[in-house]
Amino acid sequence: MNRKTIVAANWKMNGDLSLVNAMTAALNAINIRTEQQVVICPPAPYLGALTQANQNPGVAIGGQNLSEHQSGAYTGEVSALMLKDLSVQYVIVGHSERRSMYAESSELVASKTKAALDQGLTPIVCIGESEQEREQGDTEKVLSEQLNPVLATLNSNELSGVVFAYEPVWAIGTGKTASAEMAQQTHRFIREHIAATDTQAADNVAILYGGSVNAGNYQELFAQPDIDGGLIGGASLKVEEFKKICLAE
Ligand SMILES: O=C[C@H](O)COP(=O)(O)O
Repeated sequence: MNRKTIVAANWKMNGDLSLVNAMTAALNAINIRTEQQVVICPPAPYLGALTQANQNPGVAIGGQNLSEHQSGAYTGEVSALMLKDLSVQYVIVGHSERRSMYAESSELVASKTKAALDQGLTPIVCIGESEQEREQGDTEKVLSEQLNPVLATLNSNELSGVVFAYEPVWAIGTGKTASAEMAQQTHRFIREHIAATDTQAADNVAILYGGSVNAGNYQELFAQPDIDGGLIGGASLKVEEFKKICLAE
């Protein structure tokens, strides 16, 4: 199976219109290799401006979150239908910041994943253990518990269309990256866990690594057989650095 390398930018609650303009100006001017897909996930208010300014066919736009509901009295929420309406193609689901700060359970993450797929969006489903969980030897148990509701909710076809992002919480925004070997080992475990439910889907799904990825370490990480790209926070706000990663320079 030849999986594409996905370079996904998660701006989190950062950036402004001038970053939208600077990033699109830089990315519109480059060729993204066909085996690579770039995704930019800005804060929701900038999705429209970004989809309009983006002219690079190798660059897709993604949301950072969505509601599990389609429409209605859910103040502050954004639905898959609305993202679709703005030509958004991807959406991050269950980022660890949402799990920890907004109490999103793995069951809710599964519902949101299904809501995204139902509208033809590609969900980027985030999973990852805390430092304490890793130290206690609970990494695989935690990852399985986070994956299981998603695996139980989707059919094989739907599951094949999911992108997973493994983000060890202790590596997010800390400058502490998992070693390429440790990340590969965990990605292998994730793929095997998915394979226990669906071998075909396990082969198809992209599994991204996230946590302090930057222009200096991405090549070694992305070269691992089960790492299919990255979900990048801090380094995705720096135009020149992010461009380097997109160009695989
Ligand atoms: O979604 C992105 C991750 O949380 C990684 O963030 P970071 O690259 O700033 O560590």
